[in-house]
Amino acid sequence: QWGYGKDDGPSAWNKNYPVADGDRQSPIDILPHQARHDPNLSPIVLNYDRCTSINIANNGNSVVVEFEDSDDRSVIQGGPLDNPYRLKQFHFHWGGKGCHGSEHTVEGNSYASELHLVHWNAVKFKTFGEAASAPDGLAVLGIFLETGDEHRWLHMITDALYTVKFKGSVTDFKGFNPKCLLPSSLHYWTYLGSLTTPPLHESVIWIVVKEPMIVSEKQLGKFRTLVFTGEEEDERTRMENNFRPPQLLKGRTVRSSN
Ligand SMILES: O=C(Nc1cc(S(=O)(=O)[N+](=O)[O-])cc([N+](=O)[O-])c1O)Nc1c(F)c(F)c(F)c(F)c1F
Ligand SMILES: [Zn+2]
Repeated sequence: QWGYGKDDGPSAWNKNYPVADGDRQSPIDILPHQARHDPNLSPIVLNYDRCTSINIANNGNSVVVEFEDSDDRSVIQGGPLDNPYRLKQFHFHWGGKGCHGSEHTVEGNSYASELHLVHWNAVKFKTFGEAASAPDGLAVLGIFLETGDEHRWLHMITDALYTVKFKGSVTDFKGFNPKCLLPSSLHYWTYLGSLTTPPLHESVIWIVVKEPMIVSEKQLGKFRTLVFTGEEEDERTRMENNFRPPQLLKGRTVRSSN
């Protein structure tokens, strides 16, 4: 199986997932001055008010919060999207102590971490799996995390992390609305890309928010108390640096909302 280590990490993924060398891979390095400002790009609209979080889990790659997605109760729409896309889950990517762990970078600069809210096009596709392998099947909202003051709501996630320390652990996590994590401005860059973990499907319309959310070093440190390994395994590999480095743009255009 794949991972983030020396032998099973991003540089080895193309062995089992040849699309890793494809023409619309993610993440990318974003160059704001080369992004095309598109006045036709409308604002992103998030209708998460009736969202239903189900659980929080350690899937061996990240910590994931899953949502009930059997109807359109929590959707993202507007911006580059032709349809509403249903929220399925969110997860994070982060670095090690003192080194950064975002996936997208901006002019070569990486942030401490990156939050991904994964949505799927339930208008065109019957299941998430079907959407996840279609060119316009997924929409992932990416939010950078920068260290500074404590984030007033992130403790709701970090306080639960001890319950999902090991790969394969899942605990109830109801009533959490991720809207509380978003920065004040939702100005964004958008481009066509892929999942950033295997199977690396080229099915993602990326919407990367320009303004980072600010979290404390202490809050971020709690993510590093998770481990990649299962409770029964003897070695405990700290879960950190679970990010893929930027991939070639291969002629793609990045558009910018105002
Ligand atoms: O559901 C998925 N979620 C997901 C995406 C990313 S992502 O970084 O690639 N992303 O898109 O944000 C990272 C993590 N994570 O836990 O780190 C995830 O759990 N991935 C996924 C999958 F696992 C499959 F087996 C599959 F067939 C498929 F179509 C998928 F789309
Ligand atoms: Zn991700």
